Amino acid sequence: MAQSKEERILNFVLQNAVRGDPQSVVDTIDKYCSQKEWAMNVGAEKGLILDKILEETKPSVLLELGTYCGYSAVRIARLLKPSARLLTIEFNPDFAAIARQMIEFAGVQDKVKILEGPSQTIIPQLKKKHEVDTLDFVFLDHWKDRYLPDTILLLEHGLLRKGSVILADNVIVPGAPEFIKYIRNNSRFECTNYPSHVEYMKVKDAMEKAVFVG
Ligand SMILES: Nc1ncnc2c1ncn2[C@@H]1O[C@H](/C=C/CNC(=O)c2cc([N+](=O)[O-])cc(O)c2O)[C@@H](O)[C@H]1O
Ligand SMILES: [Mg+2]
Repeated sequence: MAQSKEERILNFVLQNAVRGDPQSVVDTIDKYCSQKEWAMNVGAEKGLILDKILEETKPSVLLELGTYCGYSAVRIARLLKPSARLLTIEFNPDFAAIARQMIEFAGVQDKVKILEGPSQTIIPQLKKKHEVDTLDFVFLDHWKDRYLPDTILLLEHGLLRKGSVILADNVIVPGAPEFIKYIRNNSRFECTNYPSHVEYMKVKDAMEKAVFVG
């Protein structure tokens, strides 16, 4: 059966990165996707913004929406303290299988748990089924028209606390206009925009950080 792009990315990592070294996995995916086949990983330039915000926040309980191949899960997990945990939600079973292998090869499987299914189903289960109290950090990188409804779900289910950080990728390309309009006009969030570029391209993009003030 013809290989998918995501399988080709995984195989390139398995053959070229260093097992147990998350930085080498991140660098190898970036090398493949900038030289061979573009893919929607957050990438190195926006990745450095993500890294900086993680180092400032020092989160213990994190949620990612849209695992895809696991690039940002590995990138995030490599910076987490040993007791910290990342839950990442992915509803495409093929992508979840790729990401699981990517995360295990990188050696961060003890910090990352992939929850397979739609975010709209899993978010309401986080407290009872996944023993979450509140989230310190949320990374939004799934379908862009889900950013706003899922943020509202997080609020409705009491998953944010004073100081919780939401970081959204792609607020210019592909864009998440309803999310941006809502979050910037909601006095319960303090927003900061981080101009950047679409991964592996010269096209302008940006990330938006929204801190919940409670
Ligand atoms: N409700 C849901 N629950 C669980 N998983 C879900 C979900 N909705 C989508 N997903 C998953 O999240 C990923 C989608 C990402 C969309 N990003 C994008 O479309 C995207 C596009 C560009 N671009 O076109 O330049 C650049 C980027 O950085 C991008 O993130 C896929 O792995 C998809 O299966
Ligand atoms: Mg993205």
